[in-house]
Amino acid sequence: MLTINKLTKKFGKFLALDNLDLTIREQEIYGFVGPNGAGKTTTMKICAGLIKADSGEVFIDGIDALKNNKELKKKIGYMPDFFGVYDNLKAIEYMEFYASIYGLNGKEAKTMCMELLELVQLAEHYDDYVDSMSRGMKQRLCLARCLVHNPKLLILDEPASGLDPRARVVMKDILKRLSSEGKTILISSHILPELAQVCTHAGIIESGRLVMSGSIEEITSARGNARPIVLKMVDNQEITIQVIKENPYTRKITILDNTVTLLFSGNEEQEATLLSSIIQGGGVISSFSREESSLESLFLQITHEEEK
Ligand SMILES: Nc1ncnc2c1ncn2[C@@H]1O[C@H](COP(=O)(O)OP(=O)(O)OP(=O)(O)O)[C@@H](O)[C@H]1O
Repeated sequence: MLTINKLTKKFGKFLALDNLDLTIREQEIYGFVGPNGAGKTTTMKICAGLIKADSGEVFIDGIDALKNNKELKKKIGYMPDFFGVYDNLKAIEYMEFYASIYGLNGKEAKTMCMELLELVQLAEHYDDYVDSMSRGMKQRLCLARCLVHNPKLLILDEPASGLDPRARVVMKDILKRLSSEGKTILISSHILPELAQVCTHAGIIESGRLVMSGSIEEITSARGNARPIVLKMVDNQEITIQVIKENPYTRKITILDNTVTLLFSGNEEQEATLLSSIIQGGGVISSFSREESSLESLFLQITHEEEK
């Protein structure tokens, strides 16, 4: 459904996309994962025909997307990371406005708009003003608007960002339904565990290159030993971090509040030695365990995020 070959894009001297290759087949929900500035939005904007590539090819449902902007627009629905909605409109008016842009008017258009509102779980809010809606509802309305011309490929830039957990679950259910109804979905996010739950496939992008791609199972099993140790610090955090950093088997350490995620190449015995040296050093921790293999642990291992 989507094939990207050797896509390259520079902003001035900065190489944002570096010969990026990517393939997504029909009905896949493909998670596009990468650290800030990796090139996700740039890739999506090129695929949506919003910015030009320097070189490379993009084929969408058989169309040469970089050469047929008009045809491309029929094939895709694009939801940007920052979206605008017209506050002084009601939900149904907003939908009908977008339908009219695609030449759809009258009773038929209204029925279709109501069906889309139903799909994004906003049917009972059809008469609500957009500015009275929550962020999650506005985001779903924006998704519904991307569907008015019945595109085959949805390109969604960070659709879960800024949503509370409940709103994310609703969004996830909607994406699964869209996929089961035949849509192919490319979705970017930083929220890795969420992506793993909803996506059938994923690709990890770093510095404008795809460093890994495949089904979620393939990706997580490809690096079985990528399981990090997760430990929670209660007191003397600096000592704990110092001991971990000095251990020869420490590969990478990420710290978020009082939780340390640690890529550790040692075996169980070396793990036990690390634990006892933390405690002997005076570090106070409340848990220390190997995480299940996950997309997130893999991401930590293969991207080069700054150590915190
Ligand atoms: N119009 C622009 N002019 C100059 N540099 C740009 C422009 N757009 C993007 N960049 C740079 O290109 C790189 C890739 O940006 P991009 O927005 O594609 O990354 P991203 O993976 O979507 O990141 P994020 O998750 O933070 O949105 C970044 O370093 C960014 O600063």
